[in-house]
Amino acid sequence: MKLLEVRALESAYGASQVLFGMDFDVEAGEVVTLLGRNGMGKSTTIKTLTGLMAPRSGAVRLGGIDMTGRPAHQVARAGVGLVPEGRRVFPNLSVRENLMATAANRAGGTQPWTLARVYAMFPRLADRERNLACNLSGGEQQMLAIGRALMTNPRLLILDEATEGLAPLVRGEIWQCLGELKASGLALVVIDKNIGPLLRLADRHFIVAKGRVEWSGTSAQLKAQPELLHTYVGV
Ligand SMILES: Nc1ncnc2c1ncn2[C@@H]1O[C@H](COP(=O)(O)OP(=O)(O)OP(=O)(O)O)[C@@H](O)[C@H]1O
Repeated sequence: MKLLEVRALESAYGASQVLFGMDFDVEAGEVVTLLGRNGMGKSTTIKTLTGLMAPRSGAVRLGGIDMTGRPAHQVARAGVGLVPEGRRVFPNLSVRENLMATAANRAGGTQPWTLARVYAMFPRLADRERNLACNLSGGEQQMLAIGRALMTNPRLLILDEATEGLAPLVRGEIWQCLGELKASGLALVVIDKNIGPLLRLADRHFIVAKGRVEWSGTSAQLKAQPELLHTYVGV
């Protein structure tokens, strides 16, 4: 059974339709990417499947259970963690308070995320535990956004532009963390502009153009067809 299935999803902002039949899926423990130029509908896909936006039609299933159109808190409780574009940490809460705000021990989790586990993954957050989130660097805020999503004990973690605007060294730390999460068996959906790390990390890729998937395949298949990246991603 697939962990996530997105089928024929259509979404619109008022009269302006953006998704025209998005189809993709994620297996348990798998890392997939959504690739594509700006404005093609990647973030809208994420907003729709996480319940931040209502779909016009189509279906979203998590572990075989229909989640189509469910509100965000229900999707989160069902095991989807989101690291949204722009981080969106709570600026006036401390690092610790941000992490505790989303802590939810889902029943059945074998190794639940705890403050100690998040701090082991991001030692800088431990050092800054009592600092307000608004006083953290961009990289630290990103780590906090990831830690906050992990505290919900997700089965699937979605990261929308998690390395955007970060210095190369910090970006490297984020990629390393995503590699560790994959090794731990967590499934990931990653949207990012850095193709090299995505090709190394991900199992499969979905190229999105004008609100639908134009191509899907493995990293090896994508590497063998550089013209796809040139045409659809602009690299
Ligand atoms: N809140 C909104 N209201 C109206 N239109 C929107 C809104 N958000 C996005 N759009 C439009 O929807 C289309 C798809 O945007 P979306 O953010 O999903 O693209 P994307 O592939 O994630 O690209 P980006 O990397 O730029 O975020 C774009 O044409 C965008 O202008």
